[in-house]
Amino acid sequence: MPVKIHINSPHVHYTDSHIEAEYVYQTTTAHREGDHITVTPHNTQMTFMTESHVPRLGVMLVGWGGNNGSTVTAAVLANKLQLTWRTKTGLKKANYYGSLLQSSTVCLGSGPQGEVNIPFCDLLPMVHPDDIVFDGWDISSLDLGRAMERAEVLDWALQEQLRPHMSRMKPRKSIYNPDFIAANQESRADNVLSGSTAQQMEQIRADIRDFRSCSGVDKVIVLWTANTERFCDVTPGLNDTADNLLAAIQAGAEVSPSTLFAVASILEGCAFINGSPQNTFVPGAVDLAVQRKVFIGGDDFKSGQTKIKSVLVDFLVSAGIKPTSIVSYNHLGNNDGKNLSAPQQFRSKEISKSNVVDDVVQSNPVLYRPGEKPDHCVVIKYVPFVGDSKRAMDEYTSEIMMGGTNTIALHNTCEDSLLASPIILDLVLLTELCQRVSVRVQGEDEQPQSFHSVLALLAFLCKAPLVPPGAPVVNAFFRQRACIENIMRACLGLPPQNHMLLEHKLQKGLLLQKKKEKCHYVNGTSHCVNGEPQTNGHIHVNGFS
Ligand SMILES: NC(=O)c1ccc[n+]([C@@H]2O[C@H](COP(=O)([O-])OP(=O)(O)OC[C@H]3O[C@@H](n4cnc5c(N)ncnc54)[C@H](O)[C@@H]3O)[C@@H](O)[C@H]2O)c1
Ligand SMILES: O=P([O-])([O-])O[C@@H]1[C@@H](O)[C@H](O)[C@@H](O)[C@H](O)[C@@H]1O
Repeated sequence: MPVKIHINSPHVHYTDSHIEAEYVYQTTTAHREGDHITVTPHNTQMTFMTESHVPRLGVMLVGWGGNNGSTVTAAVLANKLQLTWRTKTGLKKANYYGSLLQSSTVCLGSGPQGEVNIPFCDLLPMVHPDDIVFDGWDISSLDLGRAMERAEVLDWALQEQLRPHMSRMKPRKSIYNPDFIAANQESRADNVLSGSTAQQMEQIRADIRDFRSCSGVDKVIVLWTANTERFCDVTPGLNDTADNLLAAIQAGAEVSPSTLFAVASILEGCAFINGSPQNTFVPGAVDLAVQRKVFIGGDDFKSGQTKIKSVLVDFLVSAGIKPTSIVSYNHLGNNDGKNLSAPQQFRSKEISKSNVVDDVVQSNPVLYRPGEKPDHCVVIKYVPFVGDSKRAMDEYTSEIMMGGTNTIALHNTCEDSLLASPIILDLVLLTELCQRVSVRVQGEDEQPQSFHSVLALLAFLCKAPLVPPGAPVVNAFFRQRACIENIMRACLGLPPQNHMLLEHKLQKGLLLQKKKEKCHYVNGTSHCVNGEPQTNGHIHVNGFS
């Protein structure tokens, strides 16, 4: 049951349609000249406006019949139906563990009962995953019941309960180009579109419109969880601008299926998220998204070995310890592993798994000379027997004080799809929330603006975060998480979580609550007069000086 939050601030107002929060964005700029650094604090007055109405959300998965696609669909259904099932270790209950929004918390502050922590998803009005309507495409014609069985991820006792529902779900025919995924995938391709590239892309657009009208959803988000493609060349005149990319598609030039899906989604006004490592977002696709003011995000779900790496290397370097060698090996036996056994597809994944330490390493010139990096090796092997249960083994070797060496060895076994499925949900739910947020910046063009089309906020969920041109790439796990938390707090006019706890660190203590006005609400508008808030259900904002 969602909690009801009561927040005291005269700077947040409820209209019939929005939460409007006045916010002071405090940051600094720093300028170095030799050994001299000038730091300038900046305070920017903003107003965050968040639509309160939560839409009915449709999610169309490319690769719907795959391990991730079938598993995330099954997981949502199992939660919606509140299913339980017996296993050899006892009764299991559907849940959303592994989801930042559903299963992790944020601290709203401390009070007489100590810290008050709430689920991330209760901070702002958000779509509940149980209510997502799924559809999608696959080059394999298997219905979702059979696909769930083929994936070998979920317990049989659960699959038996889900099969009557899942078997009614059938992936739409998809765009298949054998030149972009491993040749070993050809045997699956019995559900493919024909016609020219342009005709196939138009069919995808028609599918999106068909789903939107038949399902009655208010909005659609498209997410790629199909196989990893090889990287494609970025060619001036072909895919470097929106116009050139659209022309190339009409001319039948070679455009990857994932880029065709991205273009189709953007042209239909639907956000597109890339859960795989290939460079789907060629400059022309980014250009088109910006022109059409449509969100795009990715790349490559950050679900397991790389997620741990983005924590561990951040911990080591932040503690002044110097990682000098990182070896990440894993083997797995699912179809993703089979596709990645081909060199070009592996290369896409190797790149996304290798760049995740760059920001942390570059942030510490005490440990690393300019351009210096740890040795970093990524190995992925396909071993059919283990199926979706990926075995990851990592070794982190670091220099410590006085010529010492520290070696950390990790072994991590997990069903890869049960790590990726909650990531898929967080990606689409955060994207949907961002579609309802606009910001008015005081002193500039006061027209409300949305986030940039390249939704960098999703970085926490991706191995190779896509960012707007010129923006820094942040991979460090807790910085990425704090970014999401603090932007959601800003939507409520709350300051960033700073962990200073000065109220407990000063000699004479710190009385936080000097004076409290009481306010009440009539039709969602705050009037700062005496009286308790007279409304229900939402996050309340009350007068406080
Ligand atoms: N933990 C994880 O599982 C994880 C983490 C990060 C990234 N990924 C990426 O997610 C993707 C899916 O992983 P998976 O384990 O579900 O793989 P999978 O092979 O089980 O599923 C991929 C599905 O995509 C289908 N497909 C391939 N080309 C297609 C096309 N052009 N159109 C429509 N469908 C197509 C395949 O038939 C298959 O059903 C992979 O690219 C993988 O690298 C997975
Ligand atoms: O998220 P992570 O565990 O670092 O990376 C994983 C790889 O280790 C795995 O081999 C691959 O099949 C998955 O798609 C995923 O990319």
